[in-house]
Amino acid sequence: MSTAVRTQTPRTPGRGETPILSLVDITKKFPGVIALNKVSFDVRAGEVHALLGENGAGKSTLMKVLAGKHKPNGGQILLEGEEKVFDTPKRAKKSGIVLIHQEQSLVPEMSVAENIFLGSLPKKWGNWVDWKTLHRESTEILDRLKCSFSSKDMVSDLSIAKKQMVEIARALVFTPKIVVFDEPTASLTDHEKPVLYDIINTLREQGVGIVYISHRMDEIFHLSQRISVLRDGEYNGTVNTADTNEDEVTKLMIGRSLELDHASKPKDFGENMLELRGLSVDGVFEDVSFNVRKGEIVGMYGLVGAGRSEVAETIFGLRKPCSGEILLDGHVAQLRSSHDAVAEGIALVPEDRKDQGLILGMNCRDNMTLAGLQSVSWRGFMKTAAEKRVYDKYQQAMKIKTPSWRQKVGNLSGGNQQKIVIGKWLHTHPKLLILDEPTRGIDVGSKAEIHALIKELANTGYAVLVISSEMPEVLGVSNRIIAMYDGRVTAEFDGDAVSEDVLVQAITGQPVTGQSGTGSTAGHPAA
Ligand SMILES: Nc1ncnc2c1ncn2[C@@H]1O[C@H](COP(=O)(O)OP(=O)(O)OP(=O)(O)O)[C@@H](O)[C@H]1O
Repeated sequence: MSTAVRTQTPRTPGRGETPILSLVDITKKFPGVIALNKVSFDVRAGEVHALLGENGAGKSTLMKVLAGKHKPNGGQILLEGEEKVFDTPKRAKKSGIVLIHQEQSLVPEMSVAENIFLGSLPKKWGNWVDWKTLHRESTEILDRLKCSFSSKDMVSDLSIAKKQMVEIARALVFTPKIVVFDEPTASLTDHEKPVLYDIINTLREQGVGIVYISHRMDEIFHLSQRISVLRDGEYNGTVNTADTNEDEVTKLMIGRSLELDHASKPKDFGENMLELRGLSVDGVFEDVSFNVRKGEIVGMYGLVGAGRSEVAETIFGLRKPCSGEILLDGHVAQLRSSHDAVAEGIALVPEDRKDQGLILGMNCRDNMTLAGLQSVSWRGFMKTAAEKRVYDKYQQAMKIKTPSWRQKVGNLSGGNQQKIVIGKWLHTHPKLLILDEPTRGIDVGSKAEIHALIKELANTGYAVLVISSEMPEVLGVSNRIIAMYDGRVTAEFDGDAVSEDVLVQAITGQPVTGQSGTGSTAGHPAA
């Protein structure tokens, strides 16, 4: 354990507050990995306790031990001072421990109420669903969360943010004492987050203990009362949020301060690598025009549903445009499939790494070389030494944390999975690199490294298109920013001269005001 600033031991709560939950000396081993080494951690009733650590530090594993999903190799769980053994998730839930994942597991074809009570629908007259009770109890829970939608709405009609509320409502069926949020804002935009924050504060006021896992410092400082840090599977201290700052917490996490270098954005641009002229896909986006030059980073910013990922998928040959043109390196490209796109030198690091980016049951090395098999095979035979060299290169460059290349990618932490996807596409040596939410779920240290990597790639001539819902990320890396709203490009900005307010106007369909030198309107590539 390092010498942390203002740390407290988690077993001595201050001001006489007894913890509602104490995890004591929890140890969890996986083959080749000690994921948790005697970790102790406590939560008080009515507090938001942030749990921080680099990718692979053990946060999710600790919470899975708490929620009965992993059996620990040692240690104790005390709930309201009483020792508990949670050998199944159901038992943990019944005791009031609920884990809310970032991946949603709702049934879209069912109503909100049916989803909330899925698996425990109230029954009457034997096996008949008691619809009246179902809707009454669901409405009570939705009211508790101050939700604006009805228990009768279909889940498929709800926005992502509202779906997340249904996930939370589901948790409340069991009258929780502890709610664990694991990266809850990962799929929410800056606009949708306040709704979640309100819910968390409501739960807190009701005396629920909240464990909040996130890599986003701004929300940790906004929401939490205390912060505990894990480092390499070990407890590394707890601080009162009001008494600390981002720099101190980062040092606790990674052992050093972070120097974010916005100055090293690329400056020298070549010819157009990508040019979209009036590109449309029926009912999805319309008349989208912009360009990305060689050596340039262009950011695409907008709310979820604005059409950004769909534009990227069309450039990558996954959607057929109904009108418009895609020009690559000066020629009109016919992209009928992702195969055509890869052959043209396009790489897409997708938003959904688990479904679109990786084969979870396959090992790290084989995932890494998947998109560039020609360079590591000969007449249909794999050159294993070449494969290993490729893997080693990107594993070292991105500091991917795994016990060996043989580890199944499905067993890596979220952030390390994302690094494998990025490495996989870098290995194809693309001319145009499209990154959709490149640092979602990535810790602050690795995030800075990925931002530096993006700039470095552009500085060596790559054209880079970065889609992101995080304003600091878009502003931090982009030379130019394309704003999208409701399937259209609404404005284009100089990445170093635009203000946050103006960007928000552009992505919410308001007239863009008060910004000198703001970019063009839709349909006119500025550069
Ligand atoms: N089922 C498993 N089998 C083998 N190793 C695992 C398994 N689950 C987790 N690990 C390993 O345990 C370590 C801790 O992983 P964990 O997912 O808890 O990290 P994390 O702090 O939640 O990271 P992230 O911020 O990236 O989500 C990692 O080295 C990971 O590869």
